[in-house]
Amino acid sequence: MNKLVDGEWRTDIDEYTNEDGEFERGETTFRDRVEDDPDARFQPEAGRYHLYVSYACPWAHRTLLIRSLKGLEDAISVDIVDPYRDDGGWQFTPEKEGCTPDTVNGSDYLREVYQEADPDATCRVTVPVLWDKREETIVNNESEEVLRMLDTEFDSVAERDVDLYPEGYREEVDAIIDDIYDPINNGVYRAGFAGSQDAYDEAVDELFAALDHWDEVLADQRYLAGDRLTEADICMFTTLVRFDEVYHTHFKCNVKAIHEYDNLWPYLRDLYQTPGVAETVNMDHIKEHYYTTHPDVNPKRLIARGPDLHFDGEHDRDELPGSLPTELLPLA
Ligand SMILES: N[C@@H](CCC(=O)N[C@@H](CS)C(=O)NCC(=O)O)C(=O)O
Repeated sequence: MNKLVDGEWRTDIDEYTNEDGEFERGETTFRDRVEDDPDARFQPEAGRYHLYVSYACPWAHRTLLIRSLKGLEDAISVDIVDPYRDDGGWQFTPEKEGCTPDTVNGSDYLREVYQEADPDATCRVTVPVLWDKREETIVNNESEEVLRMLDTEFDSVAERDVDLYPEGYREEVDAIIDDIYDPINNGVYRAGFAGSQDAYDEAVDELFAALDHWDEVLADQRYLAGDRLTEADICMFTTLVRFDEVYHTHFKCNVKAIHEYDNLWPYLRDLYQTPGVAETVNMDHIKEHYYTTHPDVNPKRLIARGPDLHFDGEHDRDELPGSLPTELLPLA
């Protein structure tokens, strides 16, 4: 494992887990906010902000999704790191398919971007990163907060009038995002990186109890918060879309596959087929990243072949109460 310590890149940090073998995710460090307010330090403006992401990462994927759904592609630029992460951390390898150079700071490794923002930083170097080209600093690197900012603060520069945090649903959306984080979004990591049987068992039990619960909820409603597509669905989607190809095998989350669930599987296909979503999913990057980047989990770095999923297969979810924001409905 590696991280920045007082601005220096260290590769001798080896704990993923605590003394009980439980995976512990560190706190995120850059927590400023873009606000649609004339007095705010960071205001929404087209061309001012930049995202650094990995297609592989479910947290970064949230920010790519909201950028795509709201039509923020022209307003917020993006660079894509190499899915393979070695001791140098996330790297820019523009020669590789689907990857870009660092078009803003010209760096070879993402850690240089963090060092530019804070020469004394002590933190993990993670994606996503929301970068401010004007102040040349990181605004925020916590996906849930970047997702919220892009959703609620950038309407003045967004091409589509899409609101995934609608009035009347907000409490529910916040509660669901919170509810699914520990057992599902982070739960797959808790299972995969567990350092003891007990820690693994607990993570897997909680994960599948939560999946079973949401499968039931989705029998009668199209989306997690009811009849509206919301940020909660974005947060669920980025875990579900990786599940059968990666978490099921690589992280040993194999009690059941998503494609065996009566409602989660059609729900996943429904979300995948929402205009703007499929183009944010790069399964080659996803598979390469996980299977090759965690030698503790998969020492030979072989990439598992299956399963052959059809995210574009038919589903009947549009018969349930609820529909997409009108701006996202395919033209008849
Ligand atoms: N809480 C953060 C987590 C981000 C995160 O852990 N990203 C992973 C990729 S999936 C990462 O960059 N890991 C690199 C590391 O931990 O060194 C968020 O939601 O944005």
